[in-house]
Amino acid sequence: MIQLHNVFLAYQKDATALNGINLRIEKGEFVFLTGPSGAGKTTLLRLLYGALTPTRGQVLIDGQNVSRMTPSQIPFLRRSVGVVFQDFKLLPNRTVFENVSITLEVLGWGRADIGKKVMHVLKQMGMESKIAMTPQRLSGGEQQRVALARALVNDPKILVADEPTGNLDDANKNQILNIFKEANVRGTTVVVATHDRRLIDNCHKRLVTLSKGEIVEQVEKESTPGESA
Ligand SMILES: Nc1ncnc2c1ncn2[C@@H]1O[C@H](COP(=O)(O)OP(=O)(O)OP(=O)(O)O)[C@@H](O)[C@H]1O
Repeated sequence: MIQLHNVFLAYQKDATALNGINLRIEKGEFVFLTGPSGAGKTTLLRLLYGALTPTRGQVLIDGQNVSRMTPSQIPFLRRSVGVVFQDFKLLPNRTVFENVSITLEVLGWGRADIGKKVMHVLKQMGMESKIAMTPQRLSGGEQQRVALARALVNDPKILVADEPTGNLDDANKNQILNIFKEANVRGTTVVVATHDRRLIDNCHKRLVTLSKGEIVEQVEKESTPGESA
């Protein structure tokens, strides 16, 4: 579970990016964060994977206060949170396989287990025929699927995505969205920051709107016929 209690974040004095955020995201939820440019979406996401600590207030991940984590505890947090960015952040000189396997190498997995797990996840993403390619030979949608494979390969408890469909066409957007939904059905808590109204409207998930560092609106998940999660 993710809890933010009265969280303030100032990058500089007199430049407050988050202004008293209270938010609770249950285990297994799927939440969209939206709001105008500069509203604080990226800042809020960065708090969830320990890239920032709040200036004031508390961020708790499974009851653990992120601000009180020692430097040696932060890697444990990062293990349980997979992160996806709009610009993919893939390693340009590594193959698709290597870009994904790196997550498990860092965690100390053995070679055989890495091979099996990476292939399994790349197959799920429909990328098994491209394992030996480097990212520049892939389309934007394919690069994003590799970035998602990298984020999901160790079955993180939480998946955080910042404008993950920003540069993609509709077909690729749907593919990425389905991968999020499948991860969510498998139990991963998903938090996606996006401006993409179509993505939000097609999904019927909980929607949190930020403006000027504050939560200004929350719409609970709508249930749709035939949808179980
Ligand atoms: N590294 C930084 N140093 C100083 N100010 C920053 C920094 N990063 C963000 N800000 C400021 O914090 C505020 C919130 O930025 P943030 O990137 O979280 O917004 P956002 O909602 O993600 O915007 P966008 O939709 O454009 O990505 C903005 O006013 C921004 O200028």
